Amino acid sequence: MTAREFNFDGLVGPSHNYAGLSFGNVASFSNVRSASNPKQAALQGLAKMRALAQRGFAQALLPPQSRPNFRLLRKIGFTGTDAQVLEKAYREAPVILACAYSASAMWTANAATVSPSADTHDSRVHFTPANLNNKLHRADEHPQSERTLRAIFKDDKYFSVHPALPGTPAFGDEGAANHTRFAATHGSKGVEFFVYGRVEFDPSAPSPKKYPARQTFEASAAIARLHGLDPLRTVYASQSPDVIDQGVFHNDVIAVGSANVLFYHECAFANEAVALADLRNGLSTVNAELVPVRVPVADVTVADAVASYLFNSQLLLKDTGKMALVIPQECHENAAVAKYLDGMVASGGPIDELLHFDLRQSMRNGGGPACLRLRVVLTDEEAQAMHQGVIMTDDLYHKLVAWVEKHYRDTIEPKDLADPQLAIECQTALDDLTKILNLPGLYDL
Ligand SMILES: N=C(N)NCCC[C@H](NC(=O)CCC(=O)O)C(=O)O
Repeated sequence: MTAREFNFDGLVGPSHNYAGLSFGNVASFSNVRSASNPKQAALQGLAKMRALAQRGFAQALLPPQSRPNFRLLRKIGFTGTDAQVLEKAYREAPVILACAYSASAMWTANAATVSPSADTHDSRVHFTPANLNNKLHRADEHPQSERTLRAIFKDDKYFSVHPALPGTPAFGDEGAANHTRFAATHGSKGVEFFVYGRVEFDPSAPSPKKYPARQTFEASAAIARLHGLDPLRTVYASQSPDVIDQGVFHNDVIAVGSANVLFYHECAFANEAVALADLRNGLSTVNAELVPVRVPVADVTVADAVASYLFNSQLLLKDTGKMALVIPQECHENAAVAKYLDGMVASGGPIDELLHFDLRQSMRNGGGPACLRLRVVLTDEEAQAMHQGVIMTDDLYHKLVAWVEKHYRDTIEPKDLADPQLAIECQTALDDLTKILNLPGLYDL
């Protein structure tokens, strides 16, 4: 079966700001309370989407979520008109107000875990929105993620959208940031690889000491069950707790895979040899062979990987059979990483091209190219069956640039979150967006 991998990038929302909300995510903490530029953030993301679409890669987008999250603010006791709710929240609980305003749904790798139809028991594409329950500002994304996915992937002949897992620490789920699919080609049967940071019901299992492990084994196993994955083609690996404590808050900060290639740092997994052997075994059942590209600590330290986001890159399979690596420009600014990449591209290995983008606005919150996209492998028939209004074209790109120019601010500082006008601007923008994307009723406003 032929299939293509669509990248659904998150369209950055109009309230993008730096609130330091993600303990364990070094960039988020170091840029706390600095001024953001939502307009630039959205345009940077759109430029990446357009460039990749122009290169012939299948590119689509997921719309931002409605902010501020008045439902959250009212649920915790802020009452009155919208303006009064904002004013009281700013005075009494500014950090919670920032949570209600976070544009974090832009990192769509955390929107859901997706299993292509070639892997599932009923040959439909399965989606489970991530509950993201480790962080207040993200824990309420899943109802809208589910609604959005249902709006785009409506036809239940082809698609199955599950509700998020129970929102409790035992089922901490961060979506595709901890999930990778390997296969000989996108359309063939594959191996789904789940990397978890801790095991809720096994206190002897490795877990970090300083920063939280956001993904549990129990959550990964539940998703494999829900999606009806074949146990012979499902592999679990424990993330190294030491790297979590060095700022690797998701596995996609230290490893990325696509088709049969795994590009990873030697310190990524608690037991590298077992993880690779299990992947090889799984792939042997579908006559595919793993091609690992292992980056040794002698070339790139974990600190350099975290600072440059080398592994938070996209591996895109080209018609030539080789891969392009989509990296943030920070990789060129880090001497060790730049040197490594030059050598890698020249080595004759599976990755023969680098595509770099300026995603600085997102990077300052710890979101690189891979965070900004959710991969959905679709056959031609499935691609036809999904909502077409979110597919990136030149026409849509120009419409969205004009929309951003019209509705987005150039700056948001912490004090701006108290401004009731900002809330109105955000809502007006999204209302307009539903028309551009032809998704009426997308938001439960
Ligand atoms: N690795 C992947 N797939 N995603 C990156 C998500 C970054 C996000 N940052 C934030 O949520 C920062 C928000 C703030 O501090 O304002 C997070 O930590 O969940």
